[in-house]
Amino acid sequence: MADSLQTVMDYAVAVARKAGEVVQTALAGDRKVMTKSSAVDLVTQTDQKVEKLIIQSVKEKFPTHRFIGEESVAAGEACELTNEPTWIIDPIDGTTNFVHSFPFVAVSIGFSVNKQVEVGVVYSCLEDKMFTARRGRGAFCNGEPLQVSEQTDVHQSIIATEFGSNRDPEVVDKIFCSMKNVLKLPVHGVRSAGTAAINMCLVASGCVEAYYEIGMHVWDIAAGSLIVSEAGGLVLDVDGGQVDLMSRRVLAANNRSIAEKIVKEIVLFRPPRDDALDHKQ
Ligand SMILES: O=P([O-])([O-])O[C@@H]1[C@H](O)[C@H](O)[C@@H](O)[C@H](O)[C@H]1O
Ligand SMILES: [Mg+2]
Ligand SMILES: [Mg+2]
Repeated sequence: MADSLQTVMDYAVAVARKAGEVVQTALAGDRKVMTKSSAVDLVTQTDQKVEKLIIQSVKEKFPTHRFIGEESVAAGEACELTNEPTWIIDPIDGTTNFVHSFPFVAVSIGFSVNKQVEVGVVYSCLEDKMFTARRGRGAFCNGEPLQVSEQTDVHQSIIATEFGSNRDPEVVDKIFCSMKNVLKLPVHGVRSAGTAAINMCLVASGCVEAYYEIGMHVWDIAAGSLIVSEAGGLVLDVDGGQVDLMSRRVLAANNRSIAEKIVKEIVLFRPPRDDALDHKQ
């Protein structure tokens, strides 16, 4: 598999770039907005078109590989991570940004074998930044090596998190409570890029010390998780334990010292797992 992983990586980069071009072109036109799990969980025809393009291209080259794609799952496909080679795809991470032309939009492609992410590609289309990682071979942005921040003092940190798309009042209260706790540590700032994948790349780039979220999905974080760990960071569950990509909980941090401080401030809850959820709503 070693050499074929490089073939997978090269192909994922080429496909992500092609997908990014479609996203950029679509930004110039009208976007028809539809909703999924809630009134603020948005999807457009471009999300669906880009996902089809990625899956069709990959199938031509790797006919036996499996897929977990955000929009295919929304259309009723199973969201099951097996030991088989699997492409985990978010065609547009930051759909709300895309709809509003808020300039952080990514194509995220992870590739897993034996349930472990081996290749991660996040293409931040509008910044034209191609983030890549292969397990054991480092993380890069446009070919330049990435390294997480060396900061160990949480009070000198910026923490990224997201509001997500669940507007259940109890969930919103928990999300705000965690944010308030983090802000009051105090930290230098709390930020939301509006895309989980780019938040993770910001950790890998050393711009923010940590990113956490409860409620995102496996396709939001599969590629980014490898990019963070290959840049020298840690990817954990929000309780500080081992991350489970299907559990919809993640904490990506530059080091353990920062991670431990953030863990203490997060109000924990468990959304339905990706592999237990009926995504077709
Ligand atoms: O729907 P989408 O734009 O692909 O992905 C969403 C973005 O990553 C957002 O930042 C995060 O807060 C949500 O949890 C994700 O679902
Ligand atoms: Mg996403
Ligand atoms: Mg998406």
